[in-house]
Amino acid sequence: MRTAIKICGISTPEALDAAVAAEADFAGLVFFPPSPRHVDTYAAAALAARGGGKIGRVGLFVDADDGLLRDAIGAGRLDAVQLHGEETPERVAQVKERFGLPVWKALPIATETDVQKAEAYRGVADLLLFDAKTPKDAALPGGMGLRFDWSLLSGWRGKTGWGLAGGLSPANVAQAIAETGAPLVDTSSGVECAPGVKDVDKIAAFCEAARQI
Ligand SMILES: O=C(O)c1ccccc1NCC(=O)[C@H](O)[C@H](O)COP(=O)(O)O
Repeated sequence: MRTAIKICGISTPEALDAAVAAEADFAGLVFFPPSPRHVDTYAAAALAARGGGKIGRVGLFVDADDGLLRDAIGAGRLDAVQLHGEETPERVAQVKERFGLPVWKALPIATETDVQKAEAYRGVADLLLFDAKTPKDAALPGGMGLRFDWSLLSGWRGKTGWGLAGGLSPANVAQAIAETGAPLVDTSSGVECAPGVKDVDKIAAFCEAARQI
């Protein structure tokens, strides 16, 4: 089974071109100003025009209101919305209904209890993205290069509609897929040379490694 790949935090034409050339399935556009990968609607529109139908575009939001969602979805011509804040299952359903796009829900994982919380979103979110939980005082709720114990996801092997994120890199993504059977893998800082600065060679290496399996 081919593992889908999302390269998150794409903010430049060069990074987008590298993700397309490496045959990544999704480019993540971060609409969250505190992030070093933040894009505004103008940048998103330019990236959408460049990427066209060559790569899926996932807009990433943290507890966003409908106005931001509307503007970003339109400008970025988004194919999916990733909610990476404290959005409830009801908010996920509301976003799906109001905007008519697939909604991915990121779930912060550190313990088995965190994994069990995914049940509330099953059948509501189109994809559950299991990501490393960041410390309460962390600058960002994601994109911090932190990983979690992948064995916590042992009950998800063989299931669909989920993805693995958190600290994935060209060096460990093949092992992550082998250990978890993740249908999708997602990376941001693991393919950067500095916070928010994508490394085109690391993007290529990540996608090659993820396709080894
Ligand atoms: O990437 C960000 O800057 C970001 C900011 C705020 C919330 C989420 C963010 N990223 C979400 C992602 O989907 C990342 O790819 C995921 O957290 C994994 O990041 P990393 O551990 O750096 O690979």
